[in-house]
Amino acid sequence: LLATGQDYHLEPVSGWPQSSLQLGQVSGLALDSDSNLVIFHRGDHHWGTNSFNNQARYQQRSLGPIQQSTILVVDPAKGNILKASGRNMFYLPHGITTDKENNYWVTDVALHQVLKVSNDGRDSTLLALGEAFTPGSDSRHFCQPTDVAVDPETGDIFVSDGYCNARILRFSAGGRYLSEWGAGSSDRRRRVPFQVPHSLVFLPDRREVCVADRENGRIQCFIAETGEFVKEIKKEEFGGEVFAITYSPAGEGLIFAVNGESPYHSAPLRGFVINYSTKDILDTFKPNKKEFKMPHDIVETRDGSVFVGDAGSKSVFKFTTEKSHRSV
Ligand SMILES: O=C(N[C@@H](O)C(=O)O)c1ccccc1
Repeated sequence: LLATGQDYHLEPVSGWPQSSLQLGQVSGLALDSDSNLVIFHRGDHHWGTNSFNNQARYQQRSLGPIQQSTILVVDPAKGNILKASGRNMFYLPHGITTDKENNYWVTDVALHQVLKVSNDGRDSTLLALGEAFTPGSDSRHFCQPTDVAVDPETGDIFVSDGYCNARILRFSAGGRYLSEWGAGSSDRRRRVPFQVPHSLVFLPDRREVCVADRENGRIQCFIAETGEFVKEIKKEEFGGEVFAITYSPAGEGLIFAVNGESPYHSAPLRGFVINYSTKDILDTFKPNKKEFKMPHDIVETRDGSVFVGDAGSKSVFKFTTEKSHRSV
């Protein structure tokens, strides 16, 4: 019998980018419709222990918005900057994604907002959800929202909200509130709420939304239409924290994830390639010269390259695949 278990092997690419991108804390990565890499970073702003008071209100408004270009479009092959925008708009960038028209959808944890921004370099805010600098948990306020995912068919957007909320919200492309849901569980009695829904991804072939439930060290997936719980992926190898995920429909579906430092488990920081259907870990990866410090977002390009943005080392790491087919 020829069972080809598709082995995955990601190798770090040294010498990428070819020249320094002068990045601040890298919080988000996305791909645009030309499969260029989009980097969302914090310039000279930092999220530190005194950035917020205990009502989750941002304490450094006096700094003004970041003056550097916070949104960089970069050539995935060499890493040179193709476009730079997002100046004087953001305070603490977090998540970023693009829609079919190549608009940027971003979250800013200091603004507690989700913003749709034009990609024409004019940085027009096409839509703003949430009230600037005002945390809350109704349908018009977020609390440190972390990420956005877009359903390419309907244009619906999904928001992971957030550090100080524990929910996913669904809006129409025009920003009308549609629904929200919390963590799921296969055992209804023991529903453990999300603890920092930190990253989310839309699965176009399955029409599901998967969430990195960071402090619970698990990934949960839901039917996008209804919020109905589908499955959970939780691995000892994560070591207690999952920071970010992305998805490829290739094969039976692949989830790419990065883990985080957990005070309770000492697990090495690395990336994971997981078979969505079987939940098997197919591969793990990490840089070879520098170490991950706080891997914060992850994307995969059409040619199979994987990029990891690191908020701790203020850098982006590139990995490439050598797919090998093993016959048994
Ligand atoms: O998680 C944190 N930050 C990262 O996720 C990030 O920088 O987005 C953080 C939490 C509390 C205080 C300071 C930083």
